Amino acid sequence: MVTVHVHAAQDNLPERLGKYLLAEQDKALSQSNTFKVAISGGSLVNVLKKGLIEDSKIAPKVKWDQWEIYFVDERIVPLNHPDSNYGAFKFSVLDHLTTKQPKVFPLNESLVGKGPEENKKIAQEYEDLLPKDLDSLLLGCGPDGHTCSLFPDEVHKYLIEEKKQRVMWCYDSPKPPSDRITVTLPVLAEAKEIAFVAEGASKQPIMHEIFDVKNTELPTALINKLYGDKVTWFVNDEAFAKVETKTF
Ligand SMILES: O=C(O)[C@H](O)[C@@H](O)[C@H](O)[C@H](O)COP(=O)(O)O
Repeated sequence: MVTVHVHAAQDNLPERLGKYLLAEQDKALSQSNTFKVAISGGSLVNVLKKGLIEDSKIAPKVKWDQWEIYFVDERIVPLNHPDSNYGAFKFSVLDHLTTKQPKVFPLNESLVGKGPEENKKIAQEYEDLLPKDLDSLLLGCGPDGHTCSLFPDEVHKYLIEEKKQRVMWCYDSPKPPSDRITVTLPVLAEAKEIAFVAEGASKQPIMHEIFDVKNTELPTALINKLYGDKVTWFVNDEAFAKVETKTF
């Protein structure tokens, strides 16, 4: 059973996500010294900035020095490249932290731009450092129903069908840039909690496909079906305007 929080315009989706993350942080830190979270790129980093940096009630409660931050997917570009998810997160969140800093795990930049064998090595190295007990995954949802760099087209079926490798090279991505690494379903299966964030009118058609049609050709709908008991969606009413279903 998927949990969905629909936010009206005047609601504060970033605040709701921030409170959710504080609860996940406190749950993790009641059992260990670290809160291990893997994040997406895209608009998510702006929501994290609003919810964890700019929200004056939440910001002081974030124990950043006990966070370990990984990426569920990353573009195979230099870390200071405008397309880098690490770079976007650094600009939106890390650069605003003055005292406590989290441990952040970018890809191995020294192998970027060296060709297919090195791209596979980047993926393998990331798989080797990625914990098998992530506390939380924070995922986006593309207008085509992709998440991470798991795309719904025939060409990229090799990624969603992978059962062993936990991080793979995604080539010819339909969403530029072309070369990325991405976690696969085994990582979603291992994770304790999964949260999606989707906002805006551009997501209306795909929200209908995911929640009404339940089209499991879409990686996002498939994740709802496979792992729904640990999936929470944070959406705004603009994105959810075409969804008729009331139970998920
Ligand atoms: O590296 C990436 O491109 C992202 O990880 C990607 O999976 C993103 O989460 C979705 O494309 C949604 O992006 P928006 O929220 O910006 O629409």
